[in-house]
Parts: sequence; C-alpha cells; structure tokens
Amino acid sequence: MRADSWAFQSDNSASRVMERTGGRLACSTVGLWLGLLLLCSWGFPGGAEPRAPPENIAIIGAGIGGTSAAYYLRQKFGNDVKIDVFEKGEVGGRLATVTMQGQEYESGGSVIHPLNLHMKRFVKDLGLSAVQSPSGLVGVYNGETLVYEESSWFIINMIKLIWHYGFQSLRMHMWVEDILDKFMRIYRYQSHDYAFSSVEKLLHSLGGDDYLGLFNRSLIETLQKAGFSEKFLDEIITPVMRVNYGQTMNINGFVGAVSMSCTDPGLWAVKGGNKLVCSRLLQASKSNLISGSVMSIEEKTRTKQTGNPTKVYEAVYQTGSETHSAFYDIVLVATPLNRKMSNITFLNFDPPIEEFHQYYEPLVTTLIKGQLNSTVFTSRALDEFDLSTVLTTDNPDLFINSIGFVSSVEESNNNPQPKADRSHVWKIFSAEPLTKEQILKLFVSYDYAVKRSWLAYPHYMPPEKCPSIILHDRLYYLNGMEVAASAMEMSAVAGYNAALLAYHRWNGHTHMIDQEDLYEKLKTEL
Ligand SMILES: Cc1cc2nc3c(=O)[nH]c(=O)nc-3n(C[C@H](O)[C@H](O)[C@H](O)COP(=O)(O)OP(=O)(O)OC[C@H]3O[C@@H](n4cnc5c(N)ncnc54)[C@H](O)[C@@H]3O)c2cc1C
Ligand SMILES: CC(C)=CCC/C(C)=C/CC/C(C)=C/CSC[C@H](N)C(=O)O
Repeated sequence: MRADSWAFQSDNSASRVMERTGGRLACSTVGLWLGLLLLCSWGFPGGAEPRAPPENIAIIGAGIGGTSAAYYLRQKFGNDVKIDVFEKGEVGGRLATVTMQGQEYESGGSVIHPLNLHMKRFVKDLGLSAVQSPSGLVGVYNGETLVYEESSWFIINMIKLIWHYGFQSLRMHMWVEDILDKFMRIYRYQSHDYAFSSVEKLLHSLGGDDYLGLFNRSLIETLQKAGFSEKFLDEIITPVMRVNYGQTMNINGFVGAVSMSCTDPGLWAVKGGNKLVCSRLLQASKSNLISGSVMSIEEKTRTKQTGNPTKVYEAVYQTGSETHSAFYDIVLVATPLNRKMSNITFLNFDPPIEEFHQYYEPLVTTLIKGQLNSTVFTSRALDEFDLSTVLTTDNPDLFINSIGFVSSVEESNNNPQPKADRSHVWKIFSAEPLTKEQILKLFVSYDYAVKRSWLAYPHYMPPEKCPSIILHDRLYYLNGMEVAASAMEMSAVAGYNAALLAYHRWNGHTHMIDQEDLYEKLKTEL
C-alpha cells in the first residue's frame, strides 16, 4: 500500500490498513513519524489539499444493502458527514419476520451461508449472535411420489445418491465449491479498499472470462454442457432452484451456484431475526433514519457557506401526507429501481437516467401452525414421516414450490424431527397465495396461518446486462448486483462496494477503482 493511498483515509480505515500491514510499518511509531515527515516534505500528490468530506449523504432504502452502505460510508468519510437513510416501510426490507402466538419467524431472507463473511462480521461487531438453521431430512416430490428421500444415515445417503445419480452429486458439490472459492476473493479486494464501477467488472475480477460467462449463460446450458444428466437436473437441481429463487434452471449459472450453496452444511441465522443486523448497522453508523418515501431526485446548483456554487442532489420525499425536500452531495439508491418497488423519478438528467424495468418474481411465504397431511407426499403416516422439508420438481400441477418446518428466530434447531401433532410451524413458498382448500389439502388441521407476499427476486433471464452502479456523477445504485444473484451477502458486498466507490470518486482515487488482475496483485499482500 503506497503512503499516498492511505494518507487521506478516515482514522478508522487508516488504522485498519495499518493493522493489515502488520509489523512492517504500522506497529512502529517511528514508521508513522517517518511517514508523516515524508508527506510533509513531498506535499500531497498533485500539491492539492485532501478534499473535505461531503456534508450530506442520502441513502434510499434501509434493507441490508442500504444499512451496510451507511456503515461503510461512516468508516470511510468519518464523523463529520451527515448520513440520512430513507425508508418507506420497515427497517430490514426483505429481511422481515411475522409473529405467530408471540413467536417471530423469518418471512423473508432467512438463511446465511457459513462463508458469508460480511454477515458474519456484522453479527460479531454489532453484538448479535447466530443460531443454527434447521437442517433436517429433505425429500423431493414430483406431484405423484417422492422421487428422492434423504436418510438420517450418512452412509445410506451416499449409497442412495450414487445409486440414483452416480457421482453427479459429488461433481456438483465440487463445481459449487470452486465458484464459492473464487467468490471469496471479493473479501480480500474490499479489505484492501478496491472498488468496482460495474457488477460485470466485479465478477470478472473474481475469476476472469469464465466467471463472467457463468452470469451470461443459463444454469441449464452450463450444466448440460458439463454432462449432468436430465434426471439429476430435474430431480435435484430444479427443486433447489424452486425453493430458493422460485424459478427454473433458466436462471444464470452464478445465481444457480449461489442457490446450490444453500445445500451446504452450517447455514445459520441471526438470533432474534436477521433484520436486527440492519437496525444495528444504522445505529453503529450514526445515521438519521427518515421514515418516508423518496419520490424524486434532481441535480441542482447551490451556493454553500464557502460561497462556491456546488452541484448537489435534491431529494423530494413524502412522510405521511407531507412533502419535504433535502439536498445531498452524494446519493445511494439501495432498493430495486422499478415502479412497483421504489417508484423514484430522476428529473432532468442529461442524458436521462434510464428506467430499469427489472421484473421481480412474485412469491408468497405462508407460515402455518398445524398437523401436516403427510399422505399428500407418501403413503406413510406422519409418525413415520421423517422429512422436515419437501421440495418439488417443475410440475405445473403443483401449487407449492416447497414446504419445510421452521424454528422461531430465538430457537436453534440442529436436528428437527416432525411430530405427529399440531405443534410445528411450516413454511411454504408458492407463486400465488394459497387458497383455504389448498391449505386443507396439505394439513389435516391447523391453528394459524400467516402469509406475506413479496416481489422477491429478479426474474433471471440470461444473457442480461447489470444496471450501472454509477447512475450519475455522485449518484450510485446498489441493487444492480441482484441481477447477478440476490442474497443478503450480495447486498452487503454491493453496499461496501458503493461506499468505497463513492469515497474514491469523491477523492479522485482512480487507481482504487476497476484495477485489473487484482487477484495476482494482492496474492503477496497480507
Ligand atoms: C421470501 C424471501 C426469502 C429469501 N431468502 C433468503 C435467504 O434465505 N438468504 C439470503 O441470503 N437471501 C434471501 N433472500 C434475499 C434477500 O432477502 C435480499 O437479497 C436482500 O434482503 C435484499 O436487500 P436490499 O437491502 O438490497 O433490498 P431490500 O431489502 O428490498 O431493501 C430496500 C428497502 O428500500 C425501501 N424503499 C423502496 N423504495 C423506497 C423509496 N422510494 N423511499 C424510501 N425507501 C424505499 C424498501 O421499503 C426496502 O425496505 C430472500 C428474499 C425473499 C423475499
Ligand atoms: C452469496 C453467496 C456466496 C452465498 C449465499 C448463499 C445463500 C444463503 C443464498 C440464499 C438463497 C436464497 C434467496 C434462498 C431463499 S429460500 C431460503 C430457505 N430455503 C428458506 O426456507 O427460507
């Protein structure tokens, strides 16, 4: 790390960089003084004073993307900048819970992968704790019968898998592992403060043309080319895509791999609810939460106290029946840009900021406390039915994508066993709301049913282009990342990236943006 590249950073990140450089320079006070002396004698690069931080930053959306961006923006720009976070609904966005008989259950984003390091770090740094996600036995139903059923004996499972599908399950696991390994490179890039101006450049930096190719091609095309059989794709891969993204194997290969990684062991969630991460990030970033809906953004010229005319963005927003406006140096949009989800108008930009018509898949989460009618899936009675999740194949006659039993956000449940009574809460994913008749088909009887409808994930249709991260000079968009894959960790990566990008562009650190061959360059860095 060159002296000039960290000299301008806020106290926080400078000390982090120094921590990383370990014994070489940072530990020694002598080194620090030497560094300062050198800076004084060389002056700042270009002879210019470091630029003062922005006065005001707006973030639209208090989901995990917006709140993680607030957290990292505070780290980068320091304490003098005012950060306003606008939220028209609940803090957490698609991380949300529903309450049943006094217990809360995740109704949106629920599971976190053990290698999702940003989420892991948030939980640790924000004083939260993790609970293990239920990991019981899974079966696959094709509308007539269970075509695959896991066994509680590891060895039997292996034999079953090999008997049905040869070594394809193992090959699939290796394929996903390789993609995840490369994905982990982003943490190294971000810890060294590197940013990307487009999602495509970010993906390319992780594994070159092949990695970007995953995003540009459908999962089915990639897996067929790799020689996976129709039977394996229909009975194992499709059901996993249906439970996770409510879609078929026509999604892109990258999101397909992200989805497959949910079959890894060790999935977890935040005790008390995943949305707690968002409220804690807001608190830790000392942001002001404004409960209101942003309606428009327009660039304006204002004369600040310094007397200089400055370009700022005016955000017009509504709180209740009142309309207000405020001015910002930097704006981050942390919500999908489309009429149904955010309805933000960009006024008088030249060239105009394109409207994204990204279609988000409707999905319904229904939570039901009741006694499952196991005979829908098998001739066995519930007391002999040991599956905790039933996935489904792509059969148009089926009205659910999946059904599985869940624990409340307070419980850790490593080895759940369905009981032949009404005490379990089951989570069902379906494309449309379930009718009473459909619920009564699935349950012998039930006490409670609560549903939550979502526009859940982008409808994936490769090849497609990710929307720009830079919408205008100091106006950034985070949710283009979801076009690669939608997951909490992806939004956290997007939040960090947008914060770094905004910081570097504000300070003219062009060498920290879109660096090629980063993996090679950072190989020897600690
Ligand atoms: C049912 C379901 C299950 C899921 N399961 C998982 C899972 O198990 N694991 C996982 O990793 N991911 C999961 N996901 C995906 C994950 O939840 C999302 O990718 C992630 O939460 C998106 O976060 P975000 O901050 O980018 O967007 P959001 O959470 O959508 O946040 C955007 C926020 O902006 C607000 N907003 C919109 N417009 C405006 C406006 N004009 N003014 C002010 N505020 C505005 C919205 O109200 C919202 O709160 C799931 C999603 C769903 C729906
Ligand atoms: C970003 C990386 C590398 C990994 C993230 C893996 C992950 C946790 C993806 C989430 C996929 C997703 C949208 C799942 C939705 S359903 C989840 C669960 N089956 C449930 O029952 O709620």
